[in-house]
Order: sequence, then C-alpha cells, then structure tokens
Amino acid sequence: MSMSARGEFSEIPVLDVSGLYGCDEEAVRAVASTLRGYLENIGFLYIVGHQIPQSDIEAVREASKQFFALPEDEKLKLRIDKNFRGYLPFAGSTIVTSSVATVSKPNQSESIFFMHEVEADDPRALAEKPLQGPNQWPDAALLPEFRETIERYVDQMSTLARKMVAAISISLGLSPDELNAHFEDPTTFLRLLHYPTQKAEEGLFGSAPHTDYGFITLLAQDDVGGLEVKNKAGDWVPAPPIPNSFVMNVGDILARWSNDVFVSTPHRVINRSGRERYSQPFFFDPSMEAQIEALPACVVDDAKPKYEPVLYGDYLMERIDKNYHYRKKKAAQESAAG
Ligand SMILES: O=C(O)CCC(=O)C(=O)O
Ligand SMILES: [Fe+2]
Repeated sequence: MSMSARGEFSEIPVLDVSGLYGCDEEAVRAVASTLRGYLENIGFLYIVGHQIPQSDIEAVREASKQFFALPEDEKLKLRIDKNFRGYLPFAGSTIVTSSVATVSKPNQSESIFFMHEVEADDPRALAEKPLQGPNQWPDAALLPEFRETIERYVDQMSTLARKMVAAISISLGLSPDELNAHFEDPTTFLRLLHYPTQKAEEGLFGSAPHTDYGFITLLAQDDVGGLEVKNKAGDWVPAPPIPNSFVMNVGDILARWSNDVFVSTPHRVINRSGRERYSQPFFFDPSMEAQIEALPACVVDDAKPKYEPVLYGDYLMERIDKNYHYRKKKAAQESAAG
C-alpha cells in the first residue's frame, strides 16, 4: 500500500495479528512494529487473525437487529441512564465538541450502550461513582439469549483488546504488561448501532465526523459499508467491510498518553447504501482511576510533554457531558452547583 508520511493514506491497511497468539517473540515484535507504523501514520487499521469466532460476532449482530426491531416503547424502557448504560433513541446525540466540523443535524442512528457490569450493590454503585452501575437489559421473555450473547462477546473483546494493549506496549519498547497495569478495572463500552437508510443531504450523517474519546476502538461492521476516515489532504477514505476483521482505531486518550506519537483520526458514517446498517464498536479504555501522563517512551529527551497529566475518569466525564443531550441539563446544574 502507499503510505509515506503521517496522514498520507489512500486506504486502510490490514494487519494479521495471529503472531501475537504464539510464543515466537520475533513474530510478536514484527506485528507490534507494523502496528506502531499504522497507529502513528493513520490511526486506523483492520485486524485479521484474531481468535474470535465469526459466529459469535454474527450472534451479536443478530441480537442487535432483534433489539432494534422491538417496539419503540419497549426500547425506551431502557433509555440511557446517568451511568451511560442503555438506549439512545434515533437523533439523540449531536457532537458539539467536534473539532472536525460544524455539526448541527442529529446523527441518523439509534444505539444501545453496555458498559462493564457493576452490580447495584457494588460499593462503587452505592457510592454513586461516575459511570458505575448495572447495565440495562431487554426483557428476557422477549429476547431470551440476548444478555448471554452480549456478555460472551464483551469477554472475548476484552481479551482481544488486552492483546492489542500489550502489542502497543511492546511497540513502544515497554514490557508487554506496562500499559495493561492501567486497565485493572477497564472502562468498556459495547455500542450496538443501527443506521436506517438515510437521504443524501448536506450535513446529514449516520455518524458525524468525530474522533473517539478512549484508548482503542475495535469495530465489527456488517456488509453494508459507509465508514470513512479522513486523511491529511481532507479526503474521506472508505473503510469498507472486510470479512472476519475488526476495524481498530486510536482514541483521543491514547493519542494524549502517547504525547501525540499516535494519531486519533476523524471518521464518520454516511449510509448511502439504501440498506439498513448495523455496527458494533467496542471501546476499551483505562480504569477510571488511571493517571494518564505522557509515556516517557514518547517524549524526546528532556522536552516538556504536550499535555498535563489527567485522571481518565475526569477526562471521560468531561467529554461525555459535552456530547450528549440527555446529560446536558444535569451537567449544567452540576457546574452551577459547583
Ligand atoms: O458505525 C461505525 O462504523 C462507526 C461508529 C463510530 O465511529 C462510533 O460509534 O464511534
Ligand atoms: Fe467513532
């Protein structure tokens, strides 16, 4: 593929990560080294050779289709809550912190978020720590296998994500476990997305141009297409469906942590297909308590790091409060009170 410098790309590269699963250290280093180049220059790649069965990915897609096919009042019983778990109806989010575009029309999608599970009687939930509470599940009488399917997938995706975290560590010359230490209680989001067919209209997006907040995103998409990634020239490069792959991308906190060695690249979705589209991004992020401070491996000599250290939890709450309508009133009250 043609890739010469940062941001100059005309397609999204494919990386076979099967080498990460063996014990050949040379093979592990080779994967990590190629990965580093992609994360530095593009911020996006496909990964293949992961160990997640296609049938488990498809089971989640089926579960997602069944959920979105429920009557609206049934879905609204799970309306997204203060812990960011649940259903975000069609046109529920407009990205206002986007530095990439002036965005005014709501996204043409509906979605449901499942985060890491926190039981109602968990001390974190009882103390009302931000984003710590139970997930909201559809009625098991309506969708009997839904919860099991989702929970199995979240386990599998977390294992894959940890592999990728280790590979990123290695790519930076760190020990494989160095970054994983910040993911002791990882903040995870599985988002199931449904994009109805949309009309071609200026400024109308399934998902408006944005960067992801977190560390890495691992996305499974159906065969419809519509995801696009922005290159340095400002062209939108398609990331079409590739069987058995995940699209992996760098989120803002990884870019910040790496002192901008890695790049968090704007992307968007326009569903021009005339078909409905389903996708399932999995966001794997640090513990809320993790201190995110420029990795020494990413700072040249005695240069001053570009960003102040930040607690992941503080950073995340600020981003979430800015972007979602349903939280805005609450956030305004909180800042008025504080
Ligand atoms: O649906 C997709 O392909 C992308 C979704 C996305 O970018 C997001 O949810 O952050
Ligand atoms: Fe995204």
